[in-house]
Amino acid sequence: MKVLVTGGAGYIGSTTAKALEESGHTPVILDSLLTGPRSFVGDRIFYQGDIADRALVRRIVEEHPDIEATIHMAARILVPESVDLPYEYYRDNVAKSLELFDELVALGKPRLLFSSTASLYAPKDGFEVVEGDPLDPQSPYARTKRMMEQALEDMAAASDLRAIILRYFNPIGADPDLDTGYYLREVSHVLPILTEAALGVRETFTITGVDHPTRDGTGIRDYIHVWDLARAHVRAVEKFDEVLAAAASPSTIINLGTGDGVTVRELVAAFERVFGRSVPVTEAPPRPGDAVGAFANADKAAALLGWKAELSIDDAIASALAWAEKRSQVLGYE
Ligand SMILES: NC(=O)c1ccc[n+]([C@@H]2O[C@H](COP(=O)([O-])OP(=O)(O)OC[C@H]3O[C@@H](n4cnc5c(N)ncnc54)[C@H](O)[C@@H]3O)[C@@H](O)[C@H]2O)c1
Ligand SMILES: O=c1ccn([C@@H]2O[C@H](COP(=O)(O)OP(=O)(O)O[C@H]3O[C@H](CO)[C@@H](O)[C@H](O)[C@H]3O)[C@@H](O)[C@H]2O)c(=O)[nH]1
Repeated sequence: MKVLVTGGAGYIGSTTAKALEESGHTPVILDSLLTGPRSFVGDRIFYQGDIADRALVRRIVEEHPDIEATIHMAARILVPESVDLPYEYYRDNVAKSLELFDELVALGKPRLLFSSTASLYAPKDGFEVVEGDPLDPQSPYARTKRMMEQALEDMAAASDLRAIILRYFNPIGADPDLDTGYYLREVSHVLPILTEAALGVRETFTITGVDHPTRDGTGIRDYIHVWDLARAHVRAVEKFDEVLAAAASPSTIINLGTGDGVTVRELVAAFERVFGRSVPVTEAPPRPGDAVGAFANADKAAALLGWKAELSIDDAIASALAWAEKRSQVLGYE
C-alpha cells in the first residue's frame, strides 16, 4: 500500500515510515521541515511543503493516485511553547489540519489516522485509562489535539471521511537501525534529559515532583518504544476498514501504550540497570502544569488492531543510549 505520512521527517513519522517499508508498503512523505531534519527523510518519496497547501496536496494525489490512507502526524508539539505561541499552535495544528482533511476528502482519499496524545486524560485513581474516560487537556497544545479529535468525529459523521484517532502514551527509544531518533537540541522529555545526566552533559537529573499520589510520589507514565508505536500504525493502516467496522462507527479512538505504569524513580532505576552505573539525582517541585500521569488500558488496541507492545522499557533505554552515541553523526551537530 502507498501511505501519505505528514510529519514524516519527524521523530515518530520517520520511524513509522521505516516500519511501513519493512511491511512492504510505500510511504509518501509530506513535511515542511519546520522542525524535522531533512536527513530523516532519507531517499523516500518526499514533498517539502505545508499540510495546508491544497495545490501541493492535489499534486501529491495526482502523482500518487494509489495512496490508500493518510497518517497525519505533522504538528507543533512543545507544550511550554504552546503557552507562549497559542496562535501558531491553533493555526498549524487545527486550522491547517482542517484544510488538509477537507482537501483529502475532496480528492477521494478519506482514510485518516491522527496522532493524538494521552496527555488529554483527566487525573484518575489507579492511573489506568480507557478511551471513554473523562478528559481535561491542560495546555493549548493538548487542546489543539482534543479539538482535532472532535472535528474528525463530526466530519466523519457527516461526510465520507473515516478516522482512526491514536492516543500515544510516551514514546521513547530510536529506530532499531539508528537511522532516526530523538533529535531536539534543547531536550525537553525525561529520557533524553536522564541520558544527558548519565553522559555528563548536565550535572544531575532532577526529579520534578515527588509528592504525587503515586506509589513513590513521582509522576507515572506509560513509556512505549517508538518502534512498537510505529508498528501499531502499520496495523491500523492495513486493517483500517476492518477496525472501523468492528468499532461500528466512522471514527474511533485507540490508546497506544504498553499497559504498564512506570514512575520517574522506576525509570531512573531501569536506566541505571541498563547503563550499568548510577546517575546523580536531585529532587524539585513539579514543572508548571505537570500531570500526575496515566498509563494505557491497551485492550482496545489488542482487540481492534491485533497489536500489543513487544519491546521492554530496558530495550527502549538501550536504544536511546545507542542513539545518543550516534545522533551527532546523523544530524551533523553535537
Ligand atoms: N513525541 C511525543 O511525545 C508525542 C506524544 C503524543 C503525541 N505526539 C504527536 O505525534 C506526532 C509526531 O510527533 P513527533 O514527536 O514525531 O514530532 P516532530 O516534531 O518530530 O514531528 C513533527 C513533524 O511535522 C512537521 N510539521 C510541522 N508542522 C507542519 C506543517 N504545517 N506542514 C508540514 N509539516 C509540518 C515538522 O517539520 C516535523 O518533521 C505529532 O502530531 C505529535 O503531536 C507526540
Ligand atoms: O527533568 C525531568 C523531566 C521530566 N520529569 C518527569 O518525567 C515524567 C515525564 O515527563 P515528560 O517526558 O516531559 O513527558 P510528559 O510530561 O508526559 O509530556 C510529554 O509527553 C506527552 C505524551 O503523553 C506529550 O503529549 C507532551 O507533549 C510531552 O511534553 C513527568 O513525571 C515529569 O515530571 C522529571 O522528573 N525530570
